[in-house]
Amino acid sequence: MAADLERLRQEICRREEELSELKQRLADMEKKSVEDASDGTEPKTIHNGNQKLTNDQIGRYSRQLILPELGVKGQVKLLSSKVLIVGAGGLGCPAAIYLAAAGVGKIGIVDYDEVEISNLHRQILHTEHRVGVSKAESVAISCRNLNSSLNFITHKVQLSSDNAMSIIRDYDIVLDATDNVATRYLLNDACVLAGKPLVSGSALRFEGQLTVYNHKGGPCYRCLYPKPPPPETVTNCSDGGVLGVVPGIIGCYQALEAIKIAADIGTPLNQRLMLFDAIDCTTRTIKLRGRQVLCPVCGDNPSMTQLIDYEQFCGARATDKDQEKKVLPASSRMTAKEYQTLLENGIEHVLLDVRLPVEMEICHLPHPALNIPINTVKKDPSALVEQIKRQLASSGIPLDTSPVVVVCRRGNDSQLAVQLLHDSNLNIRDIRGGLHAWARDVDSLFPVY
Ligand SMILES: Nc1ncnc2c1ncn2[C@@H]1O[C@H](COP(=O)(O)OP(=O)(O)OP(=O)(O)O)[C@@H](O)[C@H]1O
Ligand SMILES: [Zn+2]
Repeated sequence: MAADLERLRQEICRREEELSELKQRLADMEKKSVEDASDGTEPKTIHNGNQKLTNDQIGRYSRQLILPELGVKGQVKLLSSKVLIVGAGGLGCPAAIYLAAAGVGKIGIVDYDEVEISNLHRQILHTEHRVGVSKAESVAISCRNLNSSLNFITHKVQLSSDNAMSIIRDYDIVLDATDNVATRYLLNDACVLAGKPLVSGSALRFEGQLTVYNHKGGPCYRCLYPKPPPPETVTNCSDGGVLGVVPGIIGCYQALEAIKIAADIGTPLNQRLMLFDAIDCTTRTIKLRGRQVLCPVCGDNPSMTQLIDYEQFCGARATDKDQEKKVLPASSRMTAKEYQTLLENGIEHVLLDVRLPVEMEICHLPHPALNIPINTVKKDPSALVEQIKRQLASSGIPLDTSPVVVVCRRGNDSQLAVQLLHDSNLNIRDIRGGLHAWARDVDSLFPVY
């Protein structure tokens, strides 16, 4: 049954890709037939006396063509513009679809990752049967379904110092729709060196931000943030959570700014930062400080003339993929299977779950747990030690031999907790890989989030 489902899913995916390719071929042939026709003395398909836009284009873009600010002139600019979207996730999806709808002639999409089920609540161009498919490809397929007359280029790679300049070179405007600091610096420096405006967005929890760097004499990212933040202060969507509409809104704003720059209309958001707060529906725009003459990349005498190692510069990876930290020695850890054995043997112990209460409500191990979030543990580890000792004493459990088992979602915070509590004479260990390991190695029906 499961194999049948998987086969069917793959079949749908395959046919969808085929369909997308056919659509692209059809669009190319249509374009060619218009060009061939207009080669002759008598234009066969263009009767609008304008020749800058085809009848199809006039029909399709009619509602924006009649905007005096945009008009035929602006539409022609859009059709000949080339926009690169880096990141095909929560920001990149809405940005891509509106750029395609508006008729940006060439749209590049960079993403090395594949669609996961947990992406679908906000990365709205991906679909259930495209789980496991390249995100860049998935965005291109969805955009092509909306507007097959455009040129979509997929770059299924991680943008890095080695490939950034050669990818960016072919575009006029770049959108930062990524989620990590190393890529932000990389994109900034690459855009300054290549002389391209960078439309930067971010979204986390209920808040979003938007600005345009390196445009019309405004500052670059480094002018404002010369030093990267300490890695431990940076939170991503997978740890902090995000309401899907928030990146949806910011991604739309990114498309809007790119369209304004491409069509040369309105006032771009350079040297200004827009802050959006969904909880009370407020938007504030604040003035940013200007370009810094001493900026190492965009200043008057830049010391940086080529890209550097951004992971080293930021002390953090250029992806937000789970990376198992190895903080504790093996003797301070147990596997999920070992914890299962401990449960089956009825061994008395204290289970400490260091996730947030809201996460406890999603799922928890089949044993009563003391729920103290890691940030509370960090604040006062000794108070927690006392609490655990009281709990052991009240249950008549011997303090030094009975295990205290710490668990979290992926086995990183649990190690931190064991480290913080390790001076306490408690027999304390964490579960390696946390609840993800429990779901993988012990209980395949246990939910993963
Ligand atoms: N250097 C990079 N090169 C290419 N793509 C990148 C780079 N850095 C980040 N990305 C992509 O940017 C996208 C950011 O989107 P978003 O944060 O919404 O998604 P996510 O990382 O899949 O989400 P989650 O944090 O829930 O797992 C991701 O698809 C990620 O693969
Ligand atoms: Zn600068």
